[in-house]
Amino acid sequence: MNANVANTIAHETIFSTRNLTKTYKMGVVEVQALRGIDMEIYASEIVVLLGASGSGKSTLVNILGGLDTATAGQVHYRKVNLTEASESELTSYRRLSVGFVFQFYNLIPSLTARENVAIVTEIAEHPMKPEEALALVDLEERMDHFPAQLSGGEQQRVAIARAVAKNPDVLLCDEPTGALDSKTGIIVLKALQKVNQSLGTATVLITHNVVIGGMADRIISLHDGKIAGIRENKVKRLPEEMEW
Ligand SMILES: Nc1ncnc2c1ncn2[C@@H]1O[C@H](COP(=O)(O)OP(=O)(O)OP(=O)(O)O)[C@@H](O)[C@H]1O
Repeated sequence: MNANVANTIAHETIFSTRNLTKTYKMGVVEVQALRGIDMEIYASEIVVLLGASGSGKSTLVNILGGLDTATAGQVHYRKVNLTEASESELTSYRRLSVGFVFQFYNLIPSLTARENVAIVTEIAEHPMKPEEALALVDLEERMDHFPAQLSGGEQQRVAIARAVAKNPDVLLCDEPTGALDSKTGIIVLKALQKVNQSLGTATVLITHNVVIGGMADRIISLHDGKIAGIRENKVKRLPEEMEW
C-alpha cells in the first residue's frame, strides 16, 4: 500500500460534528451540557474522550450513538445527518451501525454468555456467530456460563462480544472499566484493543483516567461542554503496559 492510500484510509471520516450544542431544561433551570463541539472521528481509530465529571462526555457519545438528540448544530454519521433523522431512521442506525458498551454490563441473568450475544445477532443484518464474537474476547471456554458464574471483567467482555457481534461500524464505550479494579480493567481494554485491530471497528472510549489515553490514536479532552484539546499519540501503548 502506498503512503497516499494509507493516508486516505486513515482519514475516512465516520462522524463529524459542527457547533454541536445540548441544553437540558429542568423546570426553569438550564444546563448547557455541550457548548459548540466541532470534531471528527475517523474509521478504525481509537479515540479516548477524557474530561472531568459533568464535562459532557456521555452527552456527546449519546448523541453520536443516536440515544439522544442535539439542541442545535449538526452531527453527521458518514453522509447521514443524524440531527435530521426520523425516530425510525435512528432506530435502524442504532441497531445496525453502532455497538454500545456501558459501565454496567446489563446482561440478562437467565441467559448464558452465548445466548446473551445471540439475542443481538438474531436481529442484525451481517452478524458474526456468537461463538466467534466470544472467542474474540477470549471467552470461548466460558460460553455456556450464566452471568452469575462470571467475574465482573468476564461479564464486561461478554458485553463487548455482544456489542461487536453485529459487526458495527463504531463501538461507543462509556466508562467500560469504571466498575473494575485496574488489573481487570486492563484485560477489558486488551479485549477492546483486539476488537479494534481485528475488525477495524472505530472505537470511542470515555474515561476519567488519563493513563488510558495512552492506548488511543487520539485523545479528545472536554472541559465544561467544550473541546479543551485534541492530541495524537505518535506511539500507542499496549493496555498491559499501562498502570494506575
Ligand atoms: N438527562 C439530563 N438531564 C439534565 N441534565 C443532564 C442530563 N444528562 C446530563 N446532564 C447534565 O449535563 C452535564 C454533562 O453531563 P454528562 O453526563 O454528559 O457529563 P460526563 O462528562 O459524562 O460526566 P460523568 O463523567 O460524571 O459521567 C452535567 O452538568 C449533567 O448534570
